[in-house]
This record gives sequence, structure tokens and C-alpha cells, in this order.
Amino acid sequence: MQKLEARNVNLFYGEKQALKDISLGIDPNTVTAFIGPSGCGKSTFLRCFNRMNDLIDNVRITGDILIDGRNIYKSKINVDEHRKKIGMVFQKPNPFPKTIYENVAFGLRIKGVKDKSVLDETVERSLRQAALWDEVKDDLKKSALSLSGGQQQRLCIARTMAVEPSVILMDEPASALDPLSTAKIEELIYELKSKYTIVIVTHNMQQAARVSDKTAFFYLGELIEYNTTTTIFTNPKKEQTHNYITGRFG
Ligand SMILES: Nc1ncnc2c1ncn2[C@@H]1O[C@H](COP(=O)(O)OP(=O)(O)OP(=O)(O)O)[C@@H](O)[C@H]1O
Repeated sequence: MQKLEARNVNLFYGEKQALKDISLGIDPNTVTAFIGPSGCGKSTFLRCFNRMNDLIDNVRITGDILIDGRNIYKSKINVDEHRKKIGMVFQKPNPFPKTIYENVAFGLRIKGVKDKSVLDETVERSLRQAALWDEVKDDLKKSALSLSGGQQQRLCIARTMAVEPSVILMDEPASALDPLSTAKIEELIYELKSKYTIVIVTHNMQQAARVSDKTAFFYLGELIEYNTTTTIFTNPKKEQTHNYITGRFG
């Protein structure tokens, strides 16, 4: 079964249609990149998968979004419960002004977990998965805000993983980072797909080519082409995709 599926999704901000009849399926344990010029709807589409667009006024969505075969817009699901299954990492690292430890433990504390050994284990496991443990293990009581931007972003990934989502959505997770931190995030994305299904919005085409299995190219709210990343970058079927990846627009 596909992990994520969109069927004929249309999205309107007021009168303005931002997504036009988008259908696509994403297999579990893969990395999928959404690419396309600014304003083409990549982030809007990404936000459909955790119902984050619900938080924006005047948004109307038609069509179906399925996660593990379950329609998340139609069935009577608990949206908060659902969002917990879907982790999200944003463009700018957004750690809480708390200690490194408390950032990672946050989701569990909200769930009511109080057992210190459970919290300790989860914090360590999540920081290891986010390839940050060795850098911070002696500083867990320090403020998360004392970390570098790249470390803060890995901390946010650890915080996301601590609550064990099955899907991680990433909206330009490395665009605010230096090349070394970007490389670390890319390595991490590659490793994480054994456990998670990852969808990443990126402006960086080399990044899409490096980390993703499949790539979806969007233009003016339409999904123009969706295929294996190798095909999109070496043998695209549509002229618009070809023009975009060769830098003729966008
Ligand atoms: N909250 C909003 N209210 C109204 N219109 C919006 C809102 N968010 C996005 N839009 C519009 O929807 C369209 C798609 O925007 P979106 O941010 O999804 O594109 P994008 O491809 O992710 O762009 P970028 O690469 O610049 O982040 C744009 O025309 C944008 O102006």
C-alpha cells in the first residue's frame, strides 16, 4: 500500500486556486522531492498531508488525501492525533527556548510521559538518529539556542523523531544552512528513509537529485511530471520539466 496518496486535490486560497487536480502516490520508506519555481504550490501541497492548511483562513480543499489508505479529510479522524503521526521540519530551525534535552523530550512530556528512564532513552535515541548525539551529549542542559543553525535543525529533526511519526515532511530544511550543515542534513535524510517516509520541498535541484528516489515537478499549481529522480533529471518527458531543470526558468 502507498504511504501517502493524493487524489484530484484542488486547493483555493479565497478565489485563488493554488493547486490544480493533483494526484500522486508515495511509497513507504522513500524520499520524494517536490521541485518547481517559487509560488508553484510545493509548500501548499506539502501542508495538505498534515492538514496544516486548515490553520489558514479562507482555504478550501477538494479531493482526497490518504495516509496508509485512510482519507484524512473525510473520515472522522482526530486531527491532533493525525498530526502526531506526521512530523514536520521547517525552513528555519525553530527550537524552543529550552534546554537541548527538553526540546527533544517535549513531545513525550505533552503525551504525559514522566518516567525519567523513558525520557532519557528517547532523547538519546532521537539525538543519535539525528546525528547530533556526539556533539551535544555533554551539553544536554544547555539552551538549544546556543547551538549553531545546522545543529538546531538537526535538533528539530530529533524533536520530530522523538514522537515516532511515520512520515516526515520537510519544507526546505537546509536552505538557511551553510554547505557543511546542508551536507549533514542530506546524509541524514538518506539514512532516515529506512524508518520513515520523507517528503522534501527544495529549491536546490542538486539536493533533490542527491537525496530523493522520486521527484515531482510543479508549475503554476499543476503537477507537471512525477517520476524517478533519475528520469526527471536525465530524461524528462515534458518540455517544461526539461526547461526548469536546465535552468531556463525559475
Ligand atoms: N496563506 C496564503 N494565503 C493566500 N495565498 C497563499 C498563501 N500561501 C500561499 N499562497 C499562494 O499560493 C501559491 C502557492 O504558494 P506556495 O507557498 O505553496 O508555493 P511554493 O512553490 O512553495 O513557493 P516557494 O518556493 O516560493 O516557497 C502562491 O501563489 C502563493 O502566493
